[in-house]
Amino acid sequence: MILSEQPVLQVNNLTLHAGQKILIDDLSFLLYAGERLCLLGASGSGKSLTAQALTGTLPPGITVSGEILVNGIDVAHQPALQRSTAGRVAAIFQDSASALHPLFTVAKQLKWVAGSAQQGSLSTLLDAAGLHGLGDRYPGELSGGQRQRICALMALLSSSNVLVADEPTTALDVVAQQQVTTLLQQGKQALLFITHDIAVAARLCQRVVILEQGVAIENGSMQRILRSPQQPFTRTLIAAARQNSDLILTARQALAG
Ligand SMILES: Nc1ncnc2c1ncn2[C@@H]1O[C@H](COP(=O)(O)OP(=O)(O)OP(=O)(O)O)[C@@H](O)[C@H]1O
Repeated sequence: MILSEQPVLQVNNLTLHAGQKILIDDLSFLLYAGERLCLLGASGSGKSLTAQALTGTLPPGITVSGEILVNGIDVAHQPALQRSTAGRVAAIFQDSASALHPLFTVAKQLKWVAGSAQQGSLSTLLDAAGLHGLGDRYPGELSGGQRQRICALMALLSSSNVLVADEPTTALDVVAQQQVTTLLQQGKQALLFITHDIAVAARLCQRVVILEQGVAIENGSMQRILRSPQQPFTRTLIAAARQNSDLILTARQALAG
């Protein structure tokens, strides 16, 4: 993998408070063009708050300190709508239904984000994403997995060079999960993939930051973390994922036998 010298996303000492309570504590990481980085943590560790800070969608009442540099522009205190084009971050969330307008067709919504450059080839794009013939459908006429792939496609078509995906596969069955991660793998943007699922992360990401109760406790290449995790929490995550895949293997063997 060849990485550019300047990170497209640089998070420096990001701290989020609600009143006196520290929710994210001094979080720092870099994301380079061409890279897929995972932010991995258990429920309540602060993954969604981090995604909201990066995308400029934090709820009221959260105080921010530190820097979030997107293409060198500090957007830590800029809500999404106040950001310049270079400071924008594309996003895909777990709840895709709310991201799509219910009264417009898929093709129309894809055209909004794709701009004129892509308009001729929308049906090709839909075909490549395994969504053949769905352009004329309304969001309510799609399955959850199809909606999530449309959202992934929209995020990948946006002009931003940074994409934050917050638990985009959590609500999906394994086939739909695979379809969404395959799409994300094909994207040109640098990807911050946020999940609690180390098995999905290991398939998609080259590097990982482990978040525990708002603190980054460990980071490094995915291979290194899987091979020799340093922190007890990371070891627990990996052991649980291994146990899961052992269970699947045992079930398969039982079925085959
Ligand atoms: N608006 C808020 N005000 C105060 N505390 C909040 C707010 N939003 C989230 N929190 C708290 O911050 C912590 C982190 O929440 P967050 O939603 O980021 O966790 P998460 O890792 O995304 O969890 P999950 O995987 O369950 O979605 C939790 O303890 C949560 O209760």
